[in-house]
Amino acid sequence: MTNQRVAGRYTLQHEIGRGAHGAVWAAYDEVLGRTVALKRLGRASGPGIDAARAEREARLAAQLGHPNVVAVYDLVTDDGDTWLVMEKVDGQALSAVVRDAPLSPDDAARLLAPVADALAHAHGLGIVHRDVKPSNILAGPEGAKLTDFGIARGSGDATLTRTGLVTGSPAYLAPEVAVGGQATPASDVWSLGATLVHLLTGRPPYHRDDLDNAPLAVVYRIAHEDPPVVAGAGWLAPLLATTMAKDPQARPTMAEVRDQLARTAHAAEHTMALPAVPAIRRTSRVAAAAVAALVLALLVVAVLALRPDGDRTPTTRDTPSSSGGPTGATGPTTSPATPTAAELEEFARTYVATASSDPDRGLAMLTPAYQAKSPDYASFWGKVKNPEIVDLSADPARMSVTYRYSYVLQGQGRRREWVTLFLVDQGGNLLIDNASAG
Ligand SMILES: Nc1ncnc2c1ncn2[C@@H]1O[C@H](COP(=O)(O)OP(=O)(O)OP(=O)(O)O)[C@@H](O)[C@H]1O
Repeated sequence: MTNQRVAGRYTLQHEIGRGAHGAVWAAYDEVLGRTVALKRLGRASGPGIDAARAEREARLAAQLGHPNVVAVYDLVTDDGDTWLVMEKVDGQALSAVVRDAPLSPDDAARLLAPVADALAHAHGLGIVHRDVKPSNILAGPEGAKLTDFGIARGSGDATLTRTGLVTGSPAYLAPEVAVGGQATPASDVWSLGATLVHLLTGRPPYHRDDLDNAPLAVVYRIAHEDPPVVAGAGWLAPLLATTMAKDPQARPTMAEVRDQLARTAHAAEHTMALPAVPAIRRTSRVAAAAVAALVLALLVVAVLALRPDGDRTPTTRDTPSSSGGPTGATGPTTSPATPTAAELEEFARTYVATASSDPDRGLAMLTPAYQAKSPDYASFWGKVKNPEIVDLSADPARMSVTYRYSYVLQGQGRRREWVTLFLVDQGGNLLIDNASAG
């Protein structure tokens, strides 16, 4: 098809990539004398797209005018086909960037912070993206750019159709959208969290090597399972937990996500990627607890960043005192009420992610007495890779949380195990006082 001229103006040069809707082409704009990207959306009057809707949405995307959104220049028809004309980004989609090696939390945060800014800007204008995923984020020389702003809502969309069939890749869909609900700014927040999971692990969330990964199976997992716990999330773990909260109301806004990503990325630059302390502080509401943990983590990062010696040793702020009594915990006085099941489950998820990514910090989530009884802690957790919690339930009356998880023990292959953690509340922090495994 090379050298074909579209709409009498855009000369197709070569295929750049291919998606569910067909190829995206590099083309030369003969009028303005510049290279552009052309995406064929389908027949203007056929079943592929709703032309009026494509036009309306292209107009919205064109209005965004954000440096981290792929600019839309034009929407043209040629011989019955509708083509989207856009800025050509010299770089790969993030799905290709992480194909060989996942990104570190610092790099992922640095890449996604401007994307979150673009989405916050769009949400401010009442525009929901609806298909945030790594293949729709292009990593160019000017940073990451978001594309496909609700334009190609045709057969390639990951949605539940009226017949109950799922089309496209549903891995990044928020649970409420996966089961047929409306996309909202909160569902974009989930999808950005799911994108973060992909960047940190190198594969889509809910993908399982040992299970069926057909779209309907993935939709089932999104709707019925807890979000994945990412072993290598480091200081991004609390942000992941809140962006992928099942309850859309419990998720942060996109502007808050942007601020957290930007601040953590900034702080990380100044502290040589100091991981945040995963202190689980209790307040009366689940969302508040998650946000409090994140704010505390950021405060600790900021405080340590200001210390002239950059000391990384945990202080009494983040480590239980050796006296075993209430610690010199920071922050507001917390509720003495029993934690909710959701809080206990959240604790277990954060604990597994933390212990496997940073055993020293995992150990700090044990009471001093239990730490003393766990001499092999660091050597065990140092060998645990890719833990995945598959079952999780809490018993607030017993202050216990039980989970079944599978993990790879270095040199010994994948294992599955049931674990029950028995927790105590020390000065508003939940700590593990005992555990049983089987
Ligand atoms: N504006 C652009 N500049 C440069 N490359 C682009 C541009 N838009 C798309 N591409 C490339 O073309 C590939 C295909 O893009 P396309 O949007 O058609 O599909 P997709 O996002 O991978 O999947 P889907 O069709 O499900 O949205 C992308 O992965 C990317 O590499």
